[in-house]
Amino acid sequence: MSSTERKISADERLATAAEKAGVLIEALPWLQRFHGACVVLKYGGNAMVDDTLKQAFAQDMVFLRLAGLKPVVVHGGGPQITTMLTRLGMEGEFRGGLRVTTPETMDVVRMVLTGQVSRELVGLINAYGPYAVGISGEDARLFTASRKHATVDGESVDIGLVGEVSDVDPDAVLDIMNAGRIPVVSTVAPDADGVVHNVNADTAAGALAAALRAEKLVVLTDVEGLYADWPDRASLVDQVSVNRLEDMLPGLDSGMIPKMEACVRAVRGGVPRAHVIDGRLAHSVLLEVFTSSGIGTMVLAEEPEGGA
Ligand SMILES: Nc1ncnc2c1ncn2[C@@H]1O[C@H](COP(=O)(O)OP(=O)(O)O)[C@@H](O)[C@H]1O
Ligand SMILES: CC(=O)N[C@@H](CCC(=O)OP(=O)(O)O)C(=O)O
Repeated sequence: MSSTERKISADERLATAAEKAGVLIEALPWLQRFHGACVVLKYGGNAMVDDTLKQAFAQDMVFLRLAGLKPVVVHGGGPQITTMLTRLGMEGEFRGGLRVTTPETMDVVRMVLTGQVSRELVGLINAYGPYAVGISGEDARLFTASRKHATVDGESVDIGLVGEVSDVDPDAVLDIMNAGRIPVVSTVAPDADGVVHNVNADTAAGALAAALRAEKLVVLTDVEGLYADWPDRASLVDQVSVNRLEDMLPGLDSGMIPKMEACVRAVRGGVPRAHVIDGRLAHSVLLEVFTSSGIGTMVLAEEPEGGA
C-alpha cells in the first residue's frame, strides 16, 4: 500500500468515526430530557409481520430501557387474529375499524393476543436481557371495559364484545416498570361484570398513556403518519394540535380513527406529545426519541409553531 493510499484510508476512518460520534452526541439533549421518563409504545399488528423489524423493535425497547427511559409496550395483533380465524375456518369482519367480536371470536382474540403475540414479543425483548414481562388488561384490574359500538355512516352499530376502556388501574404496570422491567400489555379487558371484551390496541395505548401520565405516546403503524387527504402522499401531516385533530376525526378512514382517537385521549389526558410513526422503518422508535429529524405525525396540546 502506498503512503497516499494509507493516508486516504486513515482520513476515511477519521471521517467515519467523526460521523458516528456526531450521531451519538446528537442524542445527548434527548437523553437528558427523557431520562427517567415513561414512554408508551403501541406496536401494531401490521408493523409486526416482518422478522427483521420485530427484532429491531425489541432492540429499541432494550436500548430505551438502558438509556434510562421507562418503556411500556402495548401490542396489537389484528393480522395475527385474522390469520388464526381463517385457519379455524371462522369469519372475520370489521365495522368502523373495529372487529365484530362474537363470544367464539373473543376466545380466539384472547388466545392470540395473550398466548401468541405477547409471548413472541416478550421472548424477542428478553433475548437482550431479562426485561420484558407480559401482562393483560385482565391482570390486577389493569383495564375495565365498557361495551363500545362502532359508528358506520353516522349510525351506531352493535359489534359484540368490543370494549372501550372505561377505567385504568396502572398500579401493576407501575410495579413492573419501577422494578426496571418492560411491561408488554395485551388489550383484553373484563367489563364490570367480568365479561371479557376485545379492546382495540390503539384505544388501550391512549388510555394507558394518559393514566401513566407518560411523557410520550408513540404509535407505530404501516404508513408514514397521518395524511390529511388520504391517500394523497403529499398530504402527510407533520404536526397537528389536538383541537385541529378533533375537527379532522369525522373525515378519517377506518384504520386511522382509533389511532387518532388514542392520540387525542392521551394528549387531553396530560401526555405532552403523541406520535404516529412508520413502523416499516427499522429503528424508527430510536429516530423519533433520540434525534431532531422529526418523523411521522406529532400531536400536541397547543397549536404548532408557525400554524398548521
Ligand atoms: N388519513 C389517513 N392517513 C394515514 N393512513 C390512513 C388514513 N386513513 C386510513 N388509513 C389507513 O390506516 C392504516 C393503518 O391502520 P391499521 O391498518 O389499523 O394499522 P395497524 O395494524 O398498524 O394498527 C393505513 O395502512 C392506511 O391504510
Ligand atoms: C376491537 C378490535 O378491533 N380489536 C383488535 C385488537 C387487536 C388490535 O388492535 O391490533 P392492531 O393494532 O394490530 O390493529 C382486533 O380484534 O383486531
